[in-house]
Amino acid sequence: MPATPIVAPFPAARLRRLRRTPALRALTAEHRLSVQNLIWPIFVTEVAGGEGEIASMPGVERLTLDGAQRAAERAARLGIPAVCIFPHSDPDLKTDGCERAWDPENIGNRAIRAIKDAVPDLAVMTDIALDPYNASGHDGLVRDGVILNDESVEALVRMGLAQAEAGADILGPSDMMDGRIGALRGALERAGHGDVAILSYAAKYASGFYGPFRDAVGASGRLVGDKKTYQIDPANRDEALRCVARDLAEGADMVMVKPGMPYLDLCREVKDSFGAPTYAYQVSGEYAMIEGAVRAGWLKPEVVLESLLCFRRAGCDGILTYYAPQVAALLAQG
Ligand SMILES: NCC(=O)CCC(=O)O
Repeated sequence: MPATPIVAPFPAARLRRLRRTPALRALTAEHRLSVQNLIWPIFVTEVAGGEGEIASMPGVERLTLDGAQRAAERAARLGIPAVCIFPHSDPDLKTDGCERAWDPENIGNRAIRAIKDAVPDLAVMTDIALDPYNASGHDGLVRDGVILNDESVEALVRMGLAQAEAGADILGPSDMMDGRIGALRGALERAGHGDVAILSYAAKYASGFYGPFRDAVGASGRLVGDKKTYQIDPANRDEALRCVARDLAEGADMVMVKPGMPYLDLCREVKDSFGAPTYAYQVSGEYAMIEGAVRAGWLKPEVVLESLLCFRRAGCDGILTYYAPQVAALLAQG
């Protein structure tokens, strides 16, 4: 768009002319949402009886390994290019040392292998953070109430290597420790996983919108304190851009802004500033707000598509959204 758009004086310019019919509107639509823009986050449980609907995310289920395979097949049928796996791990096996985070047999790694066996061409993304396996519910290792950056990075790298070994295509470090992207990139190269991509949760805010997610992975009652010493203050913009610049410089292939809808200003800035593949996460609280209002009859279901199109307008190449399968089915109907 030129710095000063040229608009002829009225009536030569009537901007409504191009809004008159569906055909004219289709011809002049500036952005489109496609199934190829979607990444579907799924929850996989190893807890007996842990499967089923998540109360604060109506319509979203925790899946068994078999269920995850069926979800992957559904994603492939619908043309969704990637799923992102979130583990719901056995609470009795969570420890302060988080050793299960890099166990090849943890539920996350078993899910990667199960999905890759069922649908080899579907891209599998993972999440790298210690919280699913951490007794304290934090994303990093904790000693005396302090999150240990450098020790956490070592643990996170081990976790990421185990995921790459299990067959993940895209690793998503969401922990927000300093130095993790460079450490992970180097370790992947040395281990012969130079082709595994990193989608860095680069601009991850300390947000209240993650609440339902913590129910979904069984972390709600567990978290001691908050995550404000590692996630970004919602008041900050420059800091988020520095995080993105830093992660790209350390070798991130793709970057993410999270949450999504309240942070669309950052999506636009990240895309314009760095020109890198840019994603946003429409997180659990955003899903719960929209779905709750739709189910109550206060909003029409069309707002789902609108919300996702807005990410495209804000510069995102793709969106992680719990709505991925429903939206993919709607888009296929045309
Ligand atoms: N690493 C994943 C999250 O922290 C939360 C996502 C959500 O709230 O949907």
